[in-house]
Amino acid sequence: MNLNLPASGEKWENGAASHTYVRFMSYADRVSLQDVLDFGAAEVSDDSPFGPLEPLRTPLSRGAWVDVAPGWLRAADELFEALCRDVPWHAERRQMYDNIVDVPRLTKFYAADEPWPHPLVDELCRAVSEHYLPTLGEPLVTAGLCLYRDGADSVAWHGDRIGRSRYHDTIVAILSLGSTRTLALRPAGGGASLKFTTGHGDLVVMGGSCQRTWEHAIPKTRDVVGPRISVQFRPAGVR
Ligand SMILES: O=C(O)CCC(=O)C(=O)O
Ligand SMILES: [Fe+2]
Repeated sequence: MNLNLPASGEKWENGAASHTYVRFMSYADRVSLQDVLDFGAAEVSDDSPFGPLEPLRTPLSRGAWVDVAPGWLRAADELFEALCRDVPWHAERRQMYDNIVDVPRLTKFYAADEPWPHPLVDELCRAVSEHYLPTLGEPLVTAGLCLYRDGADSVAWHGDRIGRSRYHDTIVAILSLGSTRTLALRPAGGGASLKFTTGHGDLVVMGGSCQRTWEHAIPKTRDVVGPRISVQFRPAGVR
């Protein structure tokens, strides 16, 4: 598979990307809370692109938890290839002390009211929403995508605390595609870190107070790793 991805130090050009995503309706046009409620586990058959969602929970301190469903997405190859190709990935720069530096990963955020890049992303969001609806009481409606081009790409310690997650429990579900990377978690304010493996097709869900009371990161690695895409599903007003 030739993905033609530049390494993290190279300039990223996406001008030639085919913008096939515009032909899909927006997630908000197609999904309502009722759709999520109607989307039963019975719809998962042997030839479904994803398996039944039966995550294993790791309780953390202070009301936080992490669920892991390894290999949940069966159609991971197909989705990884399509997202590498079709997403108009953005390289960002930000101020760091006196310098402007490259953000070491590429991103693209999809709001609920815009077309998403692949119909399977909509379907996966609906399935995860349905599973967590009894806990969360609202659907997951946005898709944040990140592309880590190689081991030099990363995201530093943080909580997803922009919006309601600053004060309230919430859920952030992360689907991983491509190379395996580590998702590290540590208590906010210090403490030993835990490491979760995020492999091709795995779903990792951070819940409860996790965004407020814990921090997470994708550390850089010296291992030779290829690209990884993460797709993060969040409720409205959480970033
Ligand atoms: O890529 C990941 O798995 C984590 C991304 C993340 O934490 C974020 O973008 O807020
Ligand atoms: Fe995050």
